[in-house]
Amino acid sequence: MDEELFPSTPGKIKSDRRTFHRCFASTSTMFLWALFLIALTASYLSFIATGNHYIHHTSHRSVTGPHWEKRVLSSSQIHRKNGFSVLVTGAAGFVGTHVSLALKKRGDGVVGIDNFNDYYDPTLKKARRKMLESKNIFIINADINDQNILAKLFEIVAFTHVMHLAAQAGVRYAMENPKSYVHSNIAGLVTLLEQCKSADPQPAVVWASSSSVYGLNDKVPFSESDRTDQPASLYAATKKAGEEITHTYNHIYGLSITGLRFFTVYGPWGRPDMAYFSFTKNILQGKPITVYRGKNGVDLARDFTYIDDIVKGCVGSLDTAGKSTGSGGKKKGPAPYRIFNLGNTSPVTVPTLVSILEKNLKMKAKKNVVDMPGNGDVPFTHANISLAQRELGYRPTTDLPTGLRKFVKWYLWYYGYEQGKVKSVKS
Ligand SMILES: O=C(O)[C@H]1O[C@H](OP(=O)(O)OP(=O)(O)OC[C@H]2O[C@@H](n3ccc(=O)[nH]c3=O)[C@H](O)[C@@H]2O)[C@H](O)[C@@H](O)[C@@H]1O
Repeated sequence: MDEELFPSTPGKIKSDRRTFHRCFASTSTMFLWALFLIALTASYLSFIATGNHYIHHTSHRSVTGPHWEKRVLSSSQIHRKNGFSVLVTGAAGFVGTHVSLALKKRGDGVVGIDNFNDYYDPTLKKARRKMLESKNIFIINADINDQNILAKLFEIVAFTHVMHLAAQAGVRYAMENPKSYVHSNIAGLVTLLEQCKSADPQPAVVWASSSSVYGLNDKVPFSESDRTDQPASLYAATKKAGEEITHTYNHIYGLSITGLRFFTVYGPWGRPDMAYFSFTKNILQGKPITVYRGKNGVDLARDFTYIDDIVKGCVGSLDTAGKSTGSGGKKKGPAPYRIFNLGNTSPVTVPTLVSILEKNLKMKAKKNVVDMPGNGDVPFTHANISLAQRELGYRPTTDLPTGLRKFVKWYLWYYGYEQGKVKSVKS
């Protein structure tokens, strides 16, 4: 009989009276139905009692409700005259954490959103969240593709600014997982901009583009007006697409847009997937590191930029961002559209980076030097920062040896190293 109750193929449920009658004909089936109804009633009652409801995401769910709203409101509270209320996406990320702390410290309201994905160790993201929570910065565990949660946030808070730092980062990983770049850097960006354009008032948007948009250019230093139509990786292509997408939202809806082309940002609480971080880990563990070399044996070089300098550039961008002009999806006039390089203007080769780390760690690296594979890497980057200097007052002050010294100090503390040995790992 049970076989008759459940369809063998979808869409073939028998619902005639005979089936219905037979369904309740056995005591055991009736008992199961009773259990099911009790469970349904109980879950409905608990739903009513707590006032919470769940919003589903691709990989997790986040809870909203009165308590949640209270936390959002408290976190967004402004504590200075003419202060901002900023939604920081990717707040548990490297740059997101530092920018959130800086804004909160000066009295701005900050609400974070982050999907805590496992592109790199989520324990580090959770540790950053812990640090932010100790400063009353609430991070919502949600994906920026979740338009319900974004709408809810804007319903509760009239954000003056959005600092959009959530992204699928990493140049070489794009060959392994191309769709994650489309998901976060394209689809997620559009979902966020849709929300921003519909908001009333519309926030000003400052977001993270990348130095990788300069792709295969060989004219140095890279200036904002240089061509950006020959990306070397899918990552770069999605960031370039982001610049075009934000332009359309500026043009059609009057959103104030500032795109920041970050140049290989490093520092404490950084990203484990980046070379300076993974090199440090391997050197300490006595494992070999792979050092890529460019064509004709030329060393690769990056305009490594210290996190504190980047934070100043981000905050300067928020401070100088003109207002969005539209409201509720209607443009009322032209709004600013800006793009800035945020670099250090002082490229350093990868072998030099390694020797600075060796000095700080007091250990020698086991180097495997190999020719740069065709994996999306570019041979060098070098920022011209005069535009950011003029418009944002951006002046980087930390050179690579100073910045790496601070990073290594943090690394040893965070991972509990003592005299080259692992003591404990903080979570
Ligand atoms: O500036 C940027 O736009 C980009 O900077 C970094 O990308 P990348 O410069 O490639 O940074 P790393 O992954 O830390 O690599 C730095 C250098 O080390 C080299 N490298 C990396 C890894 C490795 O195992 N060996 C090695 O020699 C790379 O080829 C590169 O020249 C970030 O990872 C990107 O998310 C960011 O957008």
